[in-house]
Amino acid sequence: MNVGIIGATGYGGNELYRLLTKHPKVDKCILYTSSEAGKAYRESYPHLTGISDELLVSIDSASIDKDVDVLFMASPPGAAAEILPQINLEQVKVIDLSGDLRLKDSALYEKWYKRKAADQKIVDAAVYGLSELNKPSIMNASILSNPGCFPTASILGLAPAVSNDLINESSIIIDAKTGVSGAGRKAGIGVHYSEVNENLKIYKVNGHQHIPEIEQALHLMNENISAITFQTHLVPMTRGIMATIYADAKGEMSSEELLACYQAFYRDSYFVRVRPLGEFPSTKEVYGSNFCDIGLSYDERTGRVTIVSVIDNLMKGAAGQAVQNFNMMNGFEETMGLELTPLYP
Ligand SMILES: NC(=O)C1=CN([C@@H]2O[C@H](COP(=O)(O)OP(=O)(O)OC[C@H]3O[C@@H](n4cnc5c(N)ncnc54)[C@H](OP(=O)(O)O)[C@@H]3O)[C@@H](O)[C@H]2O)C=CC1
Ligand SMILES: CC(=O)N[C@@H](CCC(=O)OP(=O)(O)O)C(=O)O
Repeated sequence: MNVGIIGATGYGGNELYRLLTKHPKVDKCILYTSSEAGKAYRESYPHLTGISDELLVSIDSASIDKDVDVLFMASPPGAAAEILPQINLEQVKVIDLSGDLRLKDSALYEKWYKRKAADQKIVDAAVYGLSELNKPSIMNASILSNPGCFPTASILGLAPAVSNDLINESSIIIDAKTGVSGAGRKAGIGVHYSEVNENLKIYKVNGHQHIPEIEQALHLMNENISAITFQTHLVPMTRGIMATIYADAKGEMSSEELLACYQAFYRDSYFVRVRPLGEFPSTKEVYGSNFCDIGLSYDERTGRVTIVSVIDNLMKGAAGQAVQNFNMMNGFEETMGLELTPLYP
């Protein structure tokens, strides 16, 4: 199978390259660029010396239609909206890692992303690819919208409690932290080493573009959910997301019952590891892997639950989940090419 990567020179694209060039079902990776055609990919990433001999090629819909079976788009918001109408979507399957196809309501996209939404027909056709929650639709998808990094950690952390009606819908608070690679390779001011090192910073307060995506997914599980509180913080580390989630329990509960609910919900999900009571995951424990690890506690004193969900933003939060979805869309083992032990320490 031949795959194409748009945005291969970015962090998400480079992580796709790492996974897809070792994937047993991938014969060829074609690396597309909007700005550096003809350049050796290795020049962008010297760690690929002796590994990569590919040249970057310009984005050309005729060559994509002819040469590519599955197109991964690791490009900024707006690119999928512009490029996809030129592709023969009957022939080429697409996995978009940007936010362009995630929100079904285009007015919401335009409000939160502050740009024009993609063609509604393409948005409607796109399947939201939270792998563990949407398996049957993903298996039949030909256009897949890969979830955002924060939504992946947050929704996986909340899904069992929300779908089993264990928490008060209006009490949900998601306090999230991310490593700097989440901002992409071309990010400049704001993620400069001297501003991030030895610093902890809240950003996009009450205005993060992932808020409507999380609300859309949770609302489908429980229609009483309409608005959540979600805040993001930048942490001086390269990879990793931790979403610490607080909510009021509905009625009687114990930590043991909460744990049993999560264990049952994720019983068949290889990539979600629910930790024993008293153990909370840290971001390093999933570094470089496709795992989402979850720790739980119910506080009898306050009547609140605390849920901690961690992922590697470039893996389960982007390229890893995209490959998991690629596997499901093509009838391969879900874990193929993703059985990576976290890099530790
Ligand atoms: N970093 C992360 O943790 C996550 C990122 N995402 C999403 O994935 C996408 C990629 O993110 P990331 O890799 O971090 O970003 P980067 O900034 O690292 O890379 C984006 C790449 O997109 C290419 N690009 C720029 N403009 C265009 C265009 N108009 N058309 C096509 N390609 C273009 C560039 O390559 P070139 O100039 O060679 O074309 C660039 O290298 C984004 O939409 C991001 O929001 C989602 C989840 C997590
Ligand atoms: C550290 C940092 O800046 N992270 C980015 C991650 C968002 C992202 O990846 O964008 P989409 O999922 O919307 O495409 C942010 O918080 O906006």
